[in-house]
Formats: sequence, C-alpha cells, structure tokens
Amino acid sequence: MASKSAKKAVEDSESVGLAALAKLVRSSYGGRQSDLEAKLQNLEAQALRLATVIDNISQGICLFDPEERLILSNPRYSEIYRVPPERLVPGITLREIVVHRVAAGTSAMSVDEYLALARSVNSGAISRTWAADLADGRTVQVYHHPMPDGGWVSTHEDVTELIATRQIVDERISLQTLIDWVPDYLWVKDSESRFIVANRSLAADSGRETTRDMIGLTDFDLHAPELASKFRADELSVLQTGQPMIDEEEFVVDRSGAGKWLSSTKVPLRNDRNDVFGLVGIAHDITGRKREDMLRTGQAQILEMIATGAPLDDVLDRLMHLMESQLTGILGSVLLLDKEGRHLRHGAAPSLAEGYINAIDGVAIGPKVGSCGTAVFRREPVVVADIMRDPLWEDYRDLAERYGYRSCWSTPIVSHQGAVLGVFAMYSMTVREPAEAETRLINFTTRIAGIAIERKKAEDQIHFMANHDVLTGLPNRALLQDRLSQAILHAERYDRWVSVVFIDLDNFKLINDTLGHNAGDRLLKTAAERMVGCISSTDTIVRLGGDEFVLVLSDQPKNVDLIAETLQKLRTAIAEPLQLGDHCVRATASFGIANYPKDGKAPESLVANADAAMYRAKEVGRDNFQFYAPEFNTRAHERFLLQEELRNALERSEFELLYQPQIDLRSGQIMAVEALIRWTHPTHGTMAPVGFIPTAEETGLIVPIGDWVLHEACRQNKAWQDIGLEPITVSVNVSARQFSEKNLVERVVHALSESDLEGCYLELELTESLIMQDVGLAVTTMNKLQSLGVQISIDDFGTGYSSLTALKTFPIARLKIDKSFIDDVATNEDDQAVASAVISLGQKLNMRVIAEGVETDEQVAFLRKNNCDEMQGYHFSKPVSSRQIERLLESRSR
Ligand SMILES: Nc1nc2c(ncn2[C@@H]2O[C@@H]3COP(=O)(O)O[C@H]4[C@@H](O)[C@H](n5cnc6c(=O)[nH]c(N)nc65)O[C@@H]4COP(=O)(O)O[C@H]3[C@H]2O)c(=O)[nH]1
Repeated sequence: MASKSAKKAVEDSESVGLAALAKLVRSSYGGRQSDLEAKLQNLEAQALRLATVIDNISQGICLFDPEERLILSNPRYSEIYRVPPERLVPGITLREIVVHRVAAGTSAMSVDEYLALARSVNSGAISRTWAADLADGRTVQVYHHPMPDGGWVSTHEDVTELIATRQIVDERISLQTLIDWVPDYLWVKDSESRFIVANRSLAADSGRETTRDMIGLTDFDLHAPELASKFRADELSVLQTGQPMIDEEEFVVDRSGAGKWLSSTKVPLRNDRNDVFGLVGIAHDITGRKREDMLRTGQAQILEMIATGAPLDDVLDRLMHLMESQLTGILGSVLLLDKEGRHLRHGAAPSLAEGYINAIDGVAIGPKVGSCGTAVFRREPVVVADIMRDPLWEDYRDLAERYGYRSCWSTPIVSHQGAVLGVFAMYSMTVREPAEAETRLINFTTRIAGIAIERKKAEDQIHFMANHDVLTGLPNRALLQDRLSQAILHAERYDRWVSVVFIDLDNFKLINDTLGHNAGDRLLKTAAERMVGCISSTDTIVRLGGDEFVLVLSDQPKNVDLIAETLQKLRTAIAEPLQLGDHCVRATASFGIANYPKDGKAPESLVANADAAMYRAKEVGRDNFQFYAPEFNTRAHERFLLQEELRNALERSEFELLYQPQIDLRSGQIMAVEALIRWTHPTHGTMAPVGFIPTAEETGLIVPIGDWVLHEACRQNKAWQDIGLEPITVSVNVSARQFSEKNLVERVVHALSESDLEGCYLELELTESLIMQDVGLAVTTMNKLQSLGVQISIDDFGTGYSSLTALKTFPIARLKIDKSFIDDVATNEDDQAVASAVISLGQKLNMRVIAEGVETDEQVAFLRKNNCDEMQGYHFSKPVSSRQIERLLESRSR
C-alpha cells in the first residue's frame, strides 16, 4: 500500500516541479525512518541545486509529459517566448503555451502547425535540432529530445545575434579577399564612423600593416583634425539622411606625406528594418587627372593674370605654387636678373626657407655660382644632382646644407629676343636628377615665367616712357601734374610754399641749329643732369619738350631769397663750360617763377604763370629769372591773339613786300633789292617782321608765308623786267623752318616758273645757323638751287659758328656782314677787324661781300677803303614799296 501510494506520489510528482516533489516525499515519509530522511534531504538538496542551475541557465528549458502537459520550465524559456512565468505553471498544455506564443509574436508558425511538428518529432526516438525563425524576427535554436515515456525535454537558445555576427564575419572574410585586390580604397564603417572593414590598399596607405589594424579606427586616427572632421561631417550626413554621397573630390595626405586627390562615394548600409547602421565607402585616386586639370586651369589663370596686368610677384608666386602642386618634394624658385645683367634678385620662392632666400638675393652671376648663378652666366640649364659634391656649389654648399637642399636644377629664363631675364630653379631634398615629368614642367614653367617677366618689363618701359622724357630720363609733362598736386597738398597742410619754375635754355636753338642735333641733345642732357644735381630729392624737374623744363620746388619756406639762391645755383651749374665737338659753349637759361599759393592755387595756373614769367625773363634780355607778376599774363594773352591773327593774315591778304636796294659800292648803282615783309595788322597797323616772324616760325606758319613771299618777289621782279627796267636780283629771306621743308627746291621751281623769272635773278638769303644745322642736306639743296641759276647768300655773317672749311664747300655767291659789325665800324677797332676779315675772306673764296645797315658816310668810306663789294642801308634807302623801286630803277636807267 505504502509502495503503491509512494508510486502514485511519484507519478503525481511528474506533474509538479522537482522541488515540490522533494517536499512531498519528505512530508509523506518525514520522521519515519532516519536514513530515508537523510536520503530525502539529500534528494531535496540535489533538487534545489538542479532547480538553481535550471533557473540560471542561458537556454530556455521545458519538460513535457506524454499528455503534452508542462512539467517544468525555467525563466529563460518564459523570457525567450515572452510568455509570463505565472502562465507557465506545471500542467499547462503545449497548445495553451503555443497559443500564448502566437499572441506574443514568438511563434514560428500557427498553433496547429506547431503541434503537428512537435508531435511528429516526438513520434520518433531521435533528438532533433532546428532553428526556428520567430515571427518577431529572432531565431531560436531548438534542441528537442523525446523521452521514452512519450514526454520530451527541449532547450531553446536565442541565436539571433550570433547568426548575425557569424554572417558578418563570414561575409567579411570572403569580402576581404575580394576587396584586397581592388586598388581603390574600400571600407565599411559603423554609425560612429569606425572602420569595420578596410581593404589592403587603404590600410597600407594609412600606415597599417594589416587590414585588421584598421578595425575600430576612425579618420581622427589617420588624418589631421580638420580633414577628419570634414570626413565625419560628410558621413554623418550620409548616415542621418540616408542619401549617398557620390564622387565627392577630396584631398588627403597619406602617411608618406604625399598629397592625393580622391573621388569618394559613400553609401549608407541598412539592416532588415531599413535602418541605417553604417556606410560603405570607395575612393578612387584621381590625382593624375586632377593634376592635369589643375595644370590646365592653373596655366589659364596665370595667363589671364599676365594678360590683366597682375603684379609680377603674384604671377610668379602662383606659378611656383602650381608647379609645386604638380610634383612631390620639389620647391620652386625664380630669380630675376637686374638691369645691369650682373646680379640675381629674388622673384618668387614660396616654399624655400626665408633665410636661404635672403642669403641668395643679390648674388652675382658667374662661372661657379651654384646652379642659378652659373646657369645665367652660361646661358644654359645647369642640373646639379648632388649639391654636396658638385664643385659649382663649393661656395654655397654650407648654406644649402643648412636648409637641407640636396639637388638644384636651374634653367635660364630667356626673352623672345634671346635676352636672359632670370632663372627658374627646382630644389629637392634628395640627391637626384629631374624625371621626365619634371623636365616637362621645367620647360612649361620657364616659358610662362619668361612671358610674365617680359610683359612686366614691357609694361614698366611703357609706363616709364609714358611718364618720362626719353632723352634726359626726366619725368615728363604727364608726371608734372601728379607731382605738383602732391607738393601743393603738402604745402597746404604744412603752410609752406611750392615754387614752380619754368626754365628755357637761351641759346639752345642756335647751338642745335649750328652744331647739329647731336650737340643739341648733349646740351639738353647735360643741362638736365646739372639741374638735377642742384635740387633735393623731394623736388622734381620735368622736361616739357624742346629746351623747356619745369622745376617744382616742394616744401619751400616763404622766402623769395631762398628760392632765388637755389635758382642761382642752377644758373651757375648750367653755365659751366661744355665741350661740344670742337666748340666750347656756355649755356644760359631764362627762369620764370610762380609760387603757390600767392601766384596760383591750381597746378595749371601755376605752370602758366611761371611760363609767363619766363617770357618776361626772355624779354628783359634772357639769362635771368623773373618772379611772376599778374601783368605778365596780359602779354601772354597778346601772344596768343597774335598767333590767331597771323593764321588769318594770308587769307586776308594783309602782307606786303617792301624792297630795300643793294648798291654796288664801286659803281653806286642798284644791282639788287632785298624783299622785306610787312604785315598790315587790322588794329596795330603796319608791323615789322620782328613783331611776327618769330611767332610764325614757332607755329610753322612761316612755311606758307615764306611761300607767298617767294612767289610775290619773283612776280614783282619779273614785272619790273616786263616794263623794260634793267634786270636786277631780288633777294628773299628763307627761314630755317622753310629750308628744312623737303620740297623747298620744288617750291622755288614753282615760283620761278609761275612768274617766268629766270633763276639768276633770284637770290635766297640763308642764315649761317640754318646751313650749319645739317651741312649735308644744305649742300645738296644749295647745289640743286644753284643748278637752277638761283644765287645763295649768307645773312648775318659773323654771328654764328660757321666753319670756314664747310663754307668753302657751299656754292655761296655773297656774304652779308651783319649790321652789328657795321654799326660802329667807323670807330670800333674790333668791328673794323671783323668787317675787314670778312671782306678779305669773301674775296679769297670768290664770294661777293655786302655790308648791311649802312647809315653813314663814315661807314661807306670804311667799306670802300676795305674793298667791300656792296652795301645796303638807310644811307641809300630804307625798304620801300615796289612802286618806289620802280622809280629808282627808272632814274638809274636814265
Ligand atoms: N636800323 C637800320 N636797319 C636797317 C638798315 N638797313 C636795313 N635795315 C633793316 O635790316 C633788316 C635787314 O634784313 P635782314 O637782316 O634780312 O633781317 C630781316 C629778316 O631776317 C627778317 N625778314 C624780313 N622779311 C622776311 C621774309 O620775308 N621772310 C623771312 N623769313 N624773314 C624776313 O626780318 C628781319 C628784319 O627785317 P626788317 O625789319 O625789314 O629789317 C631789315 C631792314 O629794314 C639801316 O641802315 N639801319
């Protein structure tokens, strides 16, 4: 009975937990037998241990009886299938459990399917294991073990993560092999931008031995913070927006220090729930293409900079940067050859050390001056592969070593005309010769640098020429305004004066005309140099043109005496003797001064007033200086008016010719007349040549006026002949300006043919200075005139610089002794000496000599005594009208 009831109890115990079973046994048999009790206690302890193990095991466990009722389960089972523990009481059926699981979403199938599966497994005696994919996405590995009594025990393990990890690992291993073959960078990162996968190429360029070493790193471990931050920002955007980043160009510096351009694509990685949990990236090295692009755009930009006149420093700097961006480990430098062609000056070297740049700035070129100095000296490229060994660097080796420069390849920069402009050099920190790509870049860079430097030189020259006078190198009119305005601003601020001095060389025209243009140029240059030597660096002297200069004395005290002192220094300096060929000349100048603010406030009015003052200085006898006075402007205005009126005079037939007879001293007969022009001015009445000829010469109006005189004189002379008067010669004055006109001979031919006058009745009076201006041209013209029968005489003889040797070569018929020697010839021994010398000289050269301005009997007597041929002057007749000449000639005939 006891065993029966015990058996029953044991059977019952299958429907309760093990602990409950132990308690039941103890209460049934408690206290009856001590050994049994001990066994039971032991059993109870074992059951407790077992219960503890079962409760804490990581797998879910459940035990069912043959009626599919739960005997026991542990908390993990309840946890895995999300069935509350209070429901999993012993006795609950499998169906009921599965119903709960379906409700909790933790069943892999419907209740019936599940029961069918469980029963089919139980029907066999073999344990089975399967992975159940639960409705909630997890995978549970089930171990099902049938019991002999028809019940079963099963364990349940949640392997979701394990499977995922294994999947990743499996995939990674196979992927790794694959991606290691790819030369591009490939990687996978998690949501924190940590590398999960990286290919070999990326690992190697990141300085890591294996791809595993990359795992867990971020870009902050590999790149500079700015770059890493940029990468992280890009990736965050991909991770947060889920939008891929396609072909983004990025510049990175790898472990070797080399810069690389990458085209990167970053694509988000999503899990089954479509959540982004990382990204996959691929980066393609586009450095080569990028460099070519950069070279092309850089080249275009630099050419544009050159074309738009960017400063040379900027152009060369940009060029060096461009060149350096193309090559690794190369530092570029441009040195410019100075004006004298002897020293090299810093041009551009953005990456060379400042100490080195300063040390070589100004180095003289030579046969052994490193690579650059030698290249320019030899005018050919010099490649030094090892600075430490090459003898060309002997004197500069220590310097180069200090900065670590080991090789230097220099190429002269040459202009289109073949002039060396400077030198381009590539420095490297290693011993080597240029590679092909480098040689290509050397050629390219040298050519562009040449264009830039040449362009700059041309611009400088244009600028200089636009602002300076080529002959003297002084600033010109264009700079005057600028300098004067600055000086005025300064004077205004500091309550000072500015003196504007107009300077005109007095005897320049004469020297230029008589000694030739070269002598004139030398005089101008010397005068300019001497004036510059007398002024301070803040003052400006400008050549306006011809022999006109303007001096701007800045920052002057309000003291006329001090200004006069400075000008006196200038006068003395200008008047220093100057040897021009065979002649020693002393130049003088007339100065006109206008002071700011008294004589004008604007630059233009100051210059105009100084000019008016200079005219005054000329008027009062030259070689002096005059301070401006307001009335000077009235005169300047009058001069201006005169020019305007002179322009109209020809059209209005306001000119007429008077004729002054020339007398043969021996026969006392009129043998010629000199045609002398008069202007019947509308308001001033009759004007003598002195009142308008200088203005006509200045303005060039002398050419048409002279033409008119020539025609009129020929016409009149022919008219006298036509009325039966004894033929005489008419003498016409020719000014320098007329003589220099190329078609003078044609004009004379025209005048003769139009009037039908024979050439031998025309004489042209030239001045000494005029024919000495260009002796060659004068001889040619004179010979042509002579071949027409036209005679030539020299006016004002004795006042100029005629060379006697030259005189012999001219076809001259008459010399005219200047009036200044005749005036006092009766009393002044010097004048007598000159006059008699000219007379005997003329006779020796077979020329007739005529004295001019003869007024007195004493003068006539002297001339007769000295065998002078002819005379002209008031003694016989003043210049008279053609009608009066006609009468004089008629009386002669009678
Ligand atoms: N005190 C004084 N003067 C005397 C005496 N005898 C002649 N004269 C003046 O001396 C000048 C002589 O002419 P010139 O030396 O060729 O000097 C001329 C000549 O160089 C220039 N000239 C005159 N007509 C023309 C012309 O048609 N063309 C050019 N290019 N120049 C001219 O103007 C200058 C002055 O001419 P004019 O005033 O007509 O002055 C004339 C004449 O009137 C005298 O006994 N006493």
